[in-house]
Amino acid sequence: MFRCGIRRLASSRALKFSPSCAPCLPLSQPPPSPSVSSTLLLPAHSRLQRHRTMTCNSSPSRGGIEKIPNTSIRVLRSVDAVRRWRKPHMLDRRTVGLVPTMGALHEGHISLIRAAAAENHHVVVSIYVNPAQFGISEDLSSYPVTWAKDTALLAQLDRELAENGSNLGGISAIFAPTTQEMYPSRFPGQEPTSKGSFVTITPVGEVLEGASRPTFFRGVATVCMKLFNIVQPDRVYFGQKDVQQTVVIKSMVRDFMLPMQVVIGPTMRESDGLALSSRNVYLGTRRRAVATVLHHSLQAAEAEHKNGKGDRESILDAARQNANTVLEQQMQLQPSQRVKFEVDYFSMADPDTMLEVDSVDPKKGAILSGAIKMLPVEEPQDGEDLGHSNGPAVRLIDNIILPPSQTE
Ligand SMILES: Nc1ncnc2c1ncn2[C@@H]1O[C@H](COP(=O)(O)OP(=O)(O)OP(=O)(O)O)[C@@H](O)[C@H]1O
Ligand SMILES: CC(C)(CO)[C@@H](O)C(=O)[O-]
Ligand code: BAL
Repeated sequence: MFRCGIRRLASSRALKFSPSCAPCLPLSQPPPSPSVSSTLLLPAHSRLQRHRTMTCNSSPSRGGIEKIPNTSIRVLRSVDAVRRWRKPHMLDRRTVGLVPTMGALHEGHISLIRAAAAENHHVVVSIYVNPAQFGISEDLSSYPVTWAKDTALLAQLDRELAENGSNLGGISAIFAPTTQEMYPSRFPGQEPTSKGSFVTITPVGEVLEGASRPTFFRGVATVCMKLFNIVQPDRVYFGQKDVQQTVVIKSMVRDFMLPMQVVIGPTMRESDGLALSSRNVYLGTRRRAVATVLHHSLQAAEAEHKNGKGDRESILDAARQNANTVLEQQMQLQPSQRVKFEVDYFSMADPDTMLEVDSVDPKKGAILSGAIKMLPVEEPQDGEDLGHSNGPAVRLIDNIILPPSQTE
C-alpha cells in the first residue's frame, strides 16, 4: 500500500501476459476502411469527431446500443451514455475499474486491463487521443489510430477474461468520446497561454517531462479529471512506464479528494528490454535496434546503486556514460547505417514528488528516469522500413525504481 491508500500491483499479477509472446500491434496496418485512411492525417481531435465513421467493427443493436460485434462490450460515446450505463452499477454496488488510454493498444494496456478485470466487476477502457496534452509542434496529427485492431484485441481479451474463472469481471465498455463531448464549452487550444478550465498539478507537472512538454501534464490532469468524473470509477489503472504521470494522478486524486484508488501496473517490455509504447511504431527497423539504449543506460545506473553507490553523480554518470558509448559506436558507422539520438535528461528523483535528489533515501528509494530523442535516420535506403509516418523524431521515456533498502 502507498500512503493515501494508493496501491501498486505486484509485478507477478500484471505480468501474466508475456510481452514477448504477443508483440506490439503491427506498425502500419491498412486502415479498416477508406474513410479511416482519409482521416489519419487530420488532427486527432478532428479524427475523433469522425470516430463514428471508423467503427466498422462496432454496430448499434436493438435500442440503439452500440456494441463490439459478438461481444457484450458496449461502445459509449457520450457523457450521458456513460452515466446511464454507470448508475445501476452504483446502486447494485458493482465496482468499476477505469483504464484510460489513447488507443493503439499494446501489451502494456492489456496488462492494465487484466489487472482491472481481476479486481472489478466492470472494466471501462477509454480510448481518446486528448489534443490538450500535445504541444503545438508535437505529433497529434500522426499519432497512431488503430480503432479496428484495438476493438478486435479487446474482444479477444474479453473472451479470455471470461474463460479464466479467477477474474471478477470483464470489459464492459469502451468510452470513445469526441473532443466536443470532452470539452463542452469549447476546446481551449494547445498553447501554453490557452484559456479554459484546466487542472494543473505543480511542482510535479513542471519538471522532467513537464519541462520538455510544458502543456503535457496540464492536458493529462485535465482529461483524467474529466474521465474520472464521467466514469466515476472505484479504481483507476496507470502504467509505471509513465512514472511522472502516475505521480501527477496520485497527487490529483489525493489533493482533490477523489473517491478512487490509483493502481499502478509494472512496465511491459519487449524481450530486449525496450518499454512498450504506442510511439514505438515511429521507430522503423534501424532505430528500433538502438532504442534499447535508454533502458540499458538506466540499468547501468541501477547497477551502480546495487554496487553500493547512493550519490546522484555516481549513479547518473553511469547512465550518461552508457548512452555516450552507444552514440560513439553509432558515429563510427556510415550515415546510411547509423542512428543518432539526443539525451533529454537522466534523473534521480524522489518517488513521491519527482523532484531531484542528491542521494538515494534508504527509506524511500528513488526513481531513475530518462528521456531520449531518436533523430530521423540519415540517408534512408531504398525500401528501408522508416516507421510510421516516415519515421519522424521520436521521444522515448523509461524508468527504473530503486526500492527502499530500509523499512520506515
Ligand atoms: N509498456 C507499458 N507497460 C505498462 N503500462 C503502459 C506501458 N505503456 C503505456 N502504458 C500505460 O498505458 C496507459 C495508456 O498509455 P498510452 O495510451 O499513452 O500508451 P503509450 O504506449 O504510453 O503511448 P505513448 O507512446 O503515446 O506514450 C498509461 O497509463 C500508460 O502508462
Ligand atoms: C492517461 C492518458 C490516457 C490521458 O490522455 C494518457 O496520458 C496516456 O495514455 O498515458
Ligand atoms: N503515455 C503518455 C501520453 C503522451 O505521451 O502523450
